[in-house]
Amino acid sequence: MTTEAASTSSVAAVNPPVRRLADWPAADLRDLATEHGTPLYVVDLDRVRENAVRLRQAFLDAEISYAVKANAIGSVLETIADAGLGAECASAGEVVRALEAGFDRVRYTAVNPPARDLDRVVDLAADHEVAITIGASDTLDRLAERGWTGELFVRVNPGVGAGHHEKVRTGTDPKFGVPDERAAAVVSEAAERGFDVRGLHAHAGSGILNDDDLDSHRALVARMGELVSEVADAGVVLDTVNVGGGFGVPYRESESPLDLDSLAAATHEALDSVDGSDDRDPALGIEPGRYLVADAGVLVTRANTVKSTPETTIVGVDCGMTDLLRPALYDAHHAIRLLAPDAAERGTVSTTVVGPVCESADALARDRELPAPARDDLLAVGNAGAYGYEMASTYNSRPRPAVIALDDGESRVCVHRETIDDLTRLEVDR
Ligand SMILES: Cc1ncc(COP(=O)(O)O)c(C=O)c1O
Ligand SMILES: N[C@@H](CCCC[NH3+])C(=O)O
Repeated sequence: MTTEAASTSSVAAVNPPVRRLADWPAADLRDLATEHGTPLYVVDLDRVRENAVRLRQAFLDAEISYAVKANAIGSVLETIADAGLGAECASAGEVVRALEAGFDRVRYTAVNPPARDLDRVVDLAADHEVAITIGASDTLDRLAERGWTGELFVRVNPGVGAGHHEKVRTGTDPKFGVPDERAAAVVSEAAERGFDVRGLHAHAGSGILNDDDLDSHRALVARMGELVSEVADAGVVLDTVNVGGGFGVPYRESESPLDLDSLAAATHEALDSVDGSDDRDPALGIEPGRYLVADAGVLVTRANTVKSTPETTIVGVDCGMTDLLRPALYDAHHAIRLLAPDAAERGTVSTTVVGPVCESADALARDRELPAPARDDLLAVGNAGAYGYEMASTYNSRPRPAVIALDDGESRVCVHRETIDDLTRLEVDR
């Protein structure tokens, strides 16, 4: 083995491209559940760091912004800010949280931005490095009315979608971005009105993993390259093309992790294939969310009800769609593991894992082969670090779970468990 091969393989061993649910130490999760109760989110900040390093190594010269919407917990944001990444934010709230966590470069992607959000972001942009991405020329007017003509990106609707579910394929949804054929005109208009136009932006969707989605990603990047040339023909030189996020992670055992190096090479190739001249050679920007945090998180839950039916064994657990919405909203698959010490000795049964919420959609998994569960068993749900706690709600007056951070071998509470009193805190006394 050459020295280079040896060092590459040792990096892979230290920082594997995927962390499966089976790789989490069951005894540690059981201890945390005993100490802090369930349902319980656990987020491993060391794994977040590994994901950031792997991404940075593959996209060496790209501007990488973490999509805060995937997980906006302060400890997670601080970890990613410390890793040197920027932040991509979808609201004023995310911008505030990102700046508080120490990000020194923030991109605000304004999707039909409420006036309150624009006011707050424009205010913050006076003292911080905040660029604003617009998806409609109305937003230009509204920024100009607020006296802001700073760093601007124009989001294009590329007409190319990708992702794990139709509800996350934003690239073909006209809600997002300026129509492709209007993009060059909007860029020119913004430049004429004195905005500091920095680049173009597009996002195909979330959960890019299979070959079709990778093809769509390449098509989107190539289209962005063409647009850079069209804009340059109109006299506006752009310094960055942000091709969005969406890098997927394997949720099923059968799925393989993304080959980041090939993805980076294909992205650069698609961007460079259009025109290599210097004024048309913008830097690459990416804004992944899920990739950084998904496999850094698990959700631990306890079974309270086990009921045999002719079709399946129903296992009622103490977390539901209020804690992890993805299965109900997207029919998303999340690995589930029985954490009982004797799990390997139990025979398997077809199991449907359901929560306490009064909705039929409240199932974490249907007809899944699992070691026969018993009341009081603990179960772990995998890849819960992205769009898990972040999409949690208090529907059915269910307080949100606590979150434990694992950091350099230590564990600490990073979000307290919500209480029933918290749920009525904002109500006015009658
Ligand atoms: C504009 C934009 N950027 C980045 C992301 C992050 O996506 P992901 O978490 O799939 O990387 C999203 C979500 O789909 C998005 O809408
Ligand atoms: N919330 C989605 C992804 C983000 C969509 C944002 N555009 C999911 O859980 O898969």
